Amino acid sequence: MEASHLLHSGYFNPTLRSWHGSNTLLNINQLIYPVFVTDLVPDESSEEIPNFPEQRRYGVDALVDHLLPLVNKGLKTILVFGVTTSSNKASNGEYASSKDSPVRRCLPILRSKFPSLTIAVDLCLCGYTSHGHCGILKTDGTIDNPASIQRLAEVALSFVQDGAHIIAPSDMMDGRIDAIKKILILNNLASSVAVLSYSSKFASCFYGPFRDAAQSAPSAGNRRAYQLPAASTGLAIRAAERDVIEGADMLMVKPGGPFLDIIKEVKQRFPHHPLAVYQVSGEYAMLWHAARANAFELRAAVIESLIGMRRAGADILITYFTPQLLDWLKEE
Ligand SMILES: NCC[C@H](CC(=O)O)[C@@H](CN)CCC(=O)O
Ligand SMILES: [Zn+2]
Repeated sequence: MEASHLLHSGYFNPTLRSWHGSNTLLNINQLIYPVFVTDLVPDESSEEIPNFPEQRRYGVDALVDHLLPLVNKGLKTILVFGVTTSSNKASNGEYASSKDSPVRRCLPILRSKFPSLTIAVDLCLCGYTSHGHCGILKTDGTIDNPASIQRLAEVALSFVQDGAHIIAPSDMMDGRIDAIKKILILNNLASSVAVLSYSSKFASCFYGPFRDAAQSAPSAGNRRAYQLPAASTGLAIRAAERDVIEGADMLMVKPGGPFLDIIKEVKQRFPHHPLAVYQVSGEYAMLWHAARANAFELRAAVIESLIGMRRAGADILITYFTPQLLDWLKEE
């Protein structure tokens, strides 16, 4: 046999094997843990979410209790989603910036309780609009883009004033990064808060459990006019480029597993921007239920899935498995 046919010599023991994947290592500092804060339950309570196994909606105080042991285990970053009662929802999503909203109430408390925790806040209107779309609508039911990005910028400012370290706009409106950066500059806050844009976010079937959690499914129509077509690489790249030009500090591809090629392409084109990848609720539920059905061992499947995203180019991993990974990665 020729030496050129010999590969086993390069990976016959664990140390040699570890040298073949150093750029895909997982560590807890890369993890962002999505959490739901709500006024649907009393502050000290929490509730299960149908179709979203082991995930809960937390009252403000219950969220603090839930996070404390995780922060003690090394949790570094959370991504906060607000869930409010339908009576607070209106066509322009006014309640999103209300000081009584669960997100605005929890931010100063989280900052005070967990000084080491980096707090990202999802920015969108769908959790606060009566129609459930991510932006404000014109009378004909289409997106009013200028009104939407102005509203989003105002909401972003309120979150920053309450203590958010990172604003993560998931709305997919055109020009919202520029609008957010401009209002932060105007208020002399731009240098102390990052904008993590959901830049390449696709219209995906994998958001179902989240929409149950956030009670944010559109009451009519769908989000295909502003979330990217799953088949389009070009729009994914152009959306990332648009957000880089507008000043995004970090980029994102979402969902993760079904879009590894997009992750690779975005990272290759924009190597100097940290790239987050969101392992979304449907990916989470798929792995969870398959493991429950004994298709595979959950820990192995989750780690292999996330290593795939890292191999494709992810620097940051947004995953609902974060609490388990805080233990699993210690044992690796
Ligand atoms: N702002 C839209 C929410 C959005 C997807 C959707 O419901 O269209 C995601 C949250 N940023 C869903 C995330 C998930 O499914 O885990
Ligand atoms: Zn939305």
